[in-house]
Amino acid sequence: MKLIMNMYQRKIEMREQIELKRSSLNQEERQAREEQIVNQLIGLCKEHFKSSSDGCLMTYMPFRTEVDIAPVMEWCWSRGIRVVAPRTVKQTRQMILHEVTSYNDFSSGGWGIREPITSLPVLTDLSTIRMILVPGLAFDTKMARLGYGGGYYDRFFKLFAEQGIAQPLLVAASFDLQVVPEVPVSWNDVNMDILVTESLQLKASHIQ
Ligand SMILES: Nc1nc2c(c(=O)[nH]1)N(C=O)[C@@H](CNc1ccc(C(=O)N[C@@H](CCC(=O)O)C(=O)O)cc1)CN2
Ligand SMILES: Nc1ncnc2c1ncn2[C@@H]1O[C@H](COP(=O)(O)OP(=O)(O)OP(=O)(O)O)[C@@H](O)[C@H]1O
Repeated sequence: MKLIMNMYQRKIEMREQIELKRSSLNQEERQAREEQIVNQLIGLCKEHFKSSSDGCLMTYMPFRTEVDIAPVMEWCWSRGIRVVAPRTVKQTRQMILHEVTSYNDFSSGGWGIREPITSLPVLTDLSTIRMILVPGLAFDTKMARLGYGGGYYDRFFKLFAEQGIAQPLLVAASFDLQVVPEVPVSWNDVNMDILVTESLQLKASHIQ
């Protein structure tokens, strides 16, 4: 009998496979790869944050075995580039952005993800975001992304069009082993503009 999995099941299965693969990297392998990825991300920041009027970087604190991209936020802080990070609201599946200026601005929230503390200033004007570092489990060369299944980021990306604002540059960082032939995509999934791994930097065709 031919088994045809639906989209939902295919996403769950791929999440499990990739999470398992990603956690098989040893410390040494991880560090070398992370350094290559972080260097490329800093290169992109240099390109896109040339002056203080270039807006802010939206990023996140890594959890589980995600690529550790936190050094990018440290680099931004050292250059006076503003950084915002999301706090998730489970009831509405929204993300609230807070400006963060040091690691002390984070505390462990749901799923153990370090999120900004609630007393920090909230960013409401989304037009000031120049670039978003987007977390993800799996990616393909068409720039499709598979997340953890909360739909937080896909919902968040929709806000730009709703508010008549141009979407910032969406940049994802992942290990090579997270790049798959084809990510199962549904109507709500938003593609990335740039995908950075330890061995490649892919740009969507609309990016020069
Ligand atoms: N570092 C980081 N921060 C992030 C994300 C991310 O992918 N990485 N998210 C990206 O969106 C949001 C958090 N999304 C998450 C969604 C689900 C699970 C999770 O553990 N889910 C369970 C299954 C739960 C269920 O079925 O209801 C699991 O995987 O075991 C974790 C995070 C916001 N912050
Ligand atoms: N823009 C949206 N409006 C309403 N529901 C949405 C939207 N985007 C995603 N969803 C819903 O959220 C759920 C999770 O979506 P999906 O599996 O694509 O998440 P994901 O991309 O893996 O997660 P995330 O974006 O949090 O990393 C699905 O039920 C989906 O229908």
